[in-house]
Amino acid sequence: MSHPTHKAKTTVPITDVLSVVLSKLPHASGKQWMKRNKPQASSAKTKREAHGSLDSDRIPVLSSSVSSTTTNTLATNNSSIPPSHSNRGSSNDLSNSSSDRRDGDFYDGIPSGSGNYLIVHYAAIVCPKANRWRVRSVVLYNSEQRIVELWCNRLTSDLRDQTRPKNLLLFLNPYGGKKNALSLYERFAKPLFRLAEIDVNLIITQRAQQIYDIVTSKSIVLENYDGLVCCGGDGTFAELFNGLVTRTMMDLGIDIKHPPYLPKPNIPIGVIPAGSTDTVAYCLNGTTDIKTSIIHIILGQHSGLDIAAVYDAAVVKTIETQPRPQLLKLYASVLSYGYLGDIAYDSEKYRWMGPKRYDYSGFKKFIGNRGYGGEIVVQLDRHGKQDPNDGVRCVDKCQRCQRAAWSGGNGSGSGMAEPPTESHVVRGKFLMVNGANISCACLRSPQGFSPYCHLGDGLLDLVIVRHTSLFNNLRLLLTMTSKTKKISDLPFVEIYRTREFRFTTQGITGAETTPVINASNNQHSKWNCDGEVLLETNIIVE
Ligand SMILES: Nc1ncnc2c1ncn2[C@@H]1O[C@H](COP(=O)(O)OP(=O)(O)OP(=O)(O)O)[C@@H](O)[C@H]1O
Repeated sequence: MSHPTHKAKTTVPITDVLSVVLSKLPHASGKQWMKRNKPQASSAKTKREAHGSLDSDRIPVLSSSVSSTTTNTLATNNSSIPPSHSNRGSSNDLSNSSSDRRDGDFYDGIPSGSGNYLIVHYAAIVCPKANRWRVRSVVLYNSEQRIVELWCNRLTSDLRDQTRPKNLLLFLNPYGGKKNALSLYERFAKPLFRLAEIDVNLIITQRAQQIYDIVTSKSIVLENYDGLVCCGGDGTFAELFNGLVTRTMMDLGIDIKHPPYLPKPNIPIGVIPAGSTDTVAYCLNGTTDIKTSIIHIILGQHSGLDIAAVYDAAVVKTIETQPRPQLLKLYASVLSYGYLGDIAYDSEKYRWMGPKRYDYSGFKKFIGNRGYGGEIVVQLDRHGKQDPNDGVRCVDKCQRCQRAAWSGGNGSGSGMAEPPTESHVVRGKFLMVNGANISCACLRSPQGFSPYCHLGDGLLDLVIVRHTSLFNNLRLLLTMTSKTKKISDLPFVEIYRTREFRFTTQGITGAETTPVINASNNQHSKWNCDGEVLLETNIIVE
């Protein structure tokens, strides 16, 4: 590729190209653009809010990149569904949008549609250590307009061959995190979706559980979309996949209360982080950087993600006619009893504090924790092949997860049939019990609960922290926030890799019920399920 002003060689794989635009002027070159849009002091706050991503690479969106296609509308007559907004519109919408101009994300002064310049917008990893991606531009020039048009047609056709979303249904939670999801969306997601010519139907939620209700409403035609995306935190993402898996069960005629198995949805889902912790986004992308997530979504990059199912263990003993226990909830990151359950329950009262509520409740519950008794029955590989401390991290194109996906996600990670298991019983008093479906790394805890836990191998890591002394609890907290130390190194922490475990506050051995805690200790905690409180205590997780 040759540059009009200085000679440079840039190699861009077509898989990383976001859009190509013909132009009469070479204005999309990164440096010129940076000069044009020097960060304003007034916008510094918004930038900090955007997960620390500086905006030196603002994307100019040329008016030609806004096509005149009509927007998809929700095929629904459900009055509970709020009005959707579209990111598309006429070029007038674009040039007249004062807020867009104020943010500096659009530049509408470039004549385009023809010309001697071809502007190629592409995604590039700018900080491999932090896994941060940005949009860059390169400008190609030829004195013959016909040649430039040929380039444009060729690249446009190659882009069409890429498997990328064209229509997205996007749910935005304005309530989670710092309550700034809408401004983050307007500032970062909308211009990028426009640039990539993706139609977005945006639904801003008005209440909790609304995403679940919309997605499970038969009147919405999910086939109209290439993907479902949410802009929010882990709770918002949980609503989305709980709704989608339930909807898939409904479409297949599966009993959603007692499903014999969990079907895999056909439509991919994505998350744009705008919550308080954003663990799922961090584990998927290695960062909570909002632009990186949007770029991955635009480029149609996929990875498998295990979903764990929580069943009511109390019902299984009483209803013998039921083939399966009752399904309570699905989760993607962690189910946690004890300390983190207490925090989830307590911190809801202080949501007005924003993410700081976790520090406040965390301190209160740390001081007050007396441990919780219980019995855990965990199913382990009979041959002891699943080692949660094997040192194998889940990276991009992880082989372990890919093998599990090819073998139908049987969890063995080997493409073989499900290995035989045996029950292992753990009893005692615990500071917390965690079923980690992913490493649960986040900005606060760079190693997470279990750094070698995989996103899509069909297994979860059961992390058990025994109740010991206040000093040991402090050691745990320090280790959790360390960049290098793992909590599995602590002597009062046990980790088991499994497909299934059962937790009861009272041990169940066959038909007998054996109390494992004495009367003075019989207080219960709550389960924290992807950040939301689950009221049932005795559960089975698969
Ligand atoms: N409009 C709304 N009003 C009130 N609650 C809402 C609304 N939309 C969604 N919710 C609920 O808000 C809850 C919290 O949202 P979310 O999990 O995204 O943010 P968070 O808890 O701040 O972030 P994280 O889970 O990453 O820590 C979710 O359980 C969701 O059901």
